[in-house]
Amino acid sequence: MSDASPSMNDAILQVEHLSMKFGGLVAIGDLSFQARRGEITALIGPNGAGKTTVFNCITGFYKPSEGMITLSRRDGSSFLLERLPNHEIPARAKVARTFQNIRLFSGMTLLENLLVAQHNKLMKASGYTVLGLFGFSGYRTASAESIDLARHWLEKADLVDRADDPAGDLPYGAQRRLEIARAMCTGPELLCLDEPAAGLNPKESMALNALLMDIKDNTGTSILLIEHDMAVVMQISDHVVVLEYGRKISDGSPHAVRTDPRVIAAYLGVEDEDVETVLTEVGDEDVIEQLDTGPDSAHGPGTSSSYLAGPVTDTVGHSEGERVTVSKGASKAGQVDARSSAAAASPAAAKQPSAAKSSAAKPATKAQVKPNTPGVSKRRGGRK
Ligand SMILES: Nc1ncnc2c1ncn2[C@@H]1O[C@H](COP(=O)(O)OP(=O)(O)OP(=O)(O)O)[C@@H](O)[C@H]1O
Repeated sequence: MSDASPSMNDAILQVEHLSMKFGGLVAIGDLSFQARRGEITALIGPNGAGKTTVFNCITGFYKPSEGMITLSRRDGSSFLLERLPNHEIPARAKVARTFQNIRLFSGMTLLENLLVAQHNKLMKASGYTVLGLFGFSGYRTASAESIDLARHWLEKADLVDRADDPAGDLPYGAQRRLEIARAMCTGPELLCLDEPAAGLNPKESMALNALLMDIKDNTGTSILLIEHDMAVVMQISDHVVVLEYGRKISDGSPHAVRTDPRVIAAYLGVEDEDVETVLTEVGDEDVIEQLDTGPDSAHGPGTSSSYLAGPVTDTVGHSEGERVTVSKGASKAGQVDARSSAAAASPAAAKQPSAAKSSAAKPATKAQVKPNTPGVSKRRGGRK
């Protein structure tokens, strides 16, 4: 526990050297990043990059194999989340989350869903006895406060007109907002949202963005967001962390990340021979436009399954001789890094035809790189 009272823009969440292994599979490898208080931090990356695993470590569903996750609250207290029992993470560390698949009580009304979320507070007010049933005044006050809070968040989510309808009757986008309203009823300091825009139409996405910006601007709750919808990520995030195969490949402002060649290569899932083309085209509006419209079908968002995309035919080395099996083509970001290092080490070599450079820079298991072809016409969805 620390005593110093944190101010806005201090780190609310500090992830340090986090690793999560499932048998021989390294889902997260030595990951470090921060989420600042009062900001929206997005965690992005292709399917299987490890985003949900990071959430599961933060929210106590998984205990990490290695590393530290520190949550610093506004009152100055701080918690090592990997050591806290699961049920204490929402109550003591004030971390709430939503899931990729909606988890509402569909037969209950909207209001009831938001009251159930405040169950702990009501139980405490009843002294964990039947006093609540007999109109104990402390319980009555807590009950009235819970209803007020529920109404407040139904209004914020633009759902108050449907307070008495079963949650299952709501359109999909409204159910997503109800989940967020329910999480907010627990008074979180960190709200973790797993793909809140998945399956939403553009109008629903706009309503979601408005709700998240309202939370950020008016509650002081910090948001950690997993999202494949680049329009949402780029519009509302203050800070973006990009994962590929469990490793961080970029970390910075939305602008910095969207023009990072490693991100473009990894996220667009470009072909081997096009990695170099992407490198030369950073800042090209066509490339950025592709990033905005989302990853290619081989990399998501689609089903948001937690499985690797594509055939398992290649490997990437991790620390201490461990290996994670990944789809052929492996780390595109790694290829970009290797290419940049090779060019830095030997500027003359960098001027050679691309096939010669590629064979030095890329892992032996990669497909042979074809001679450099001007333009990007071979890239999937490339410039016309
Ligand atoms: N409980 C588990 N047991 C074994 N492997 C797992 C488990 N959970 C996740 N994985 C593996 O860890 C890797 C990362 O999965 P994760 O779901 O975190 O990725 P993701 O980036 O959230 O993907 P998506 O965008 O598809 O949701 C994948 O290879 C996945 O199959």
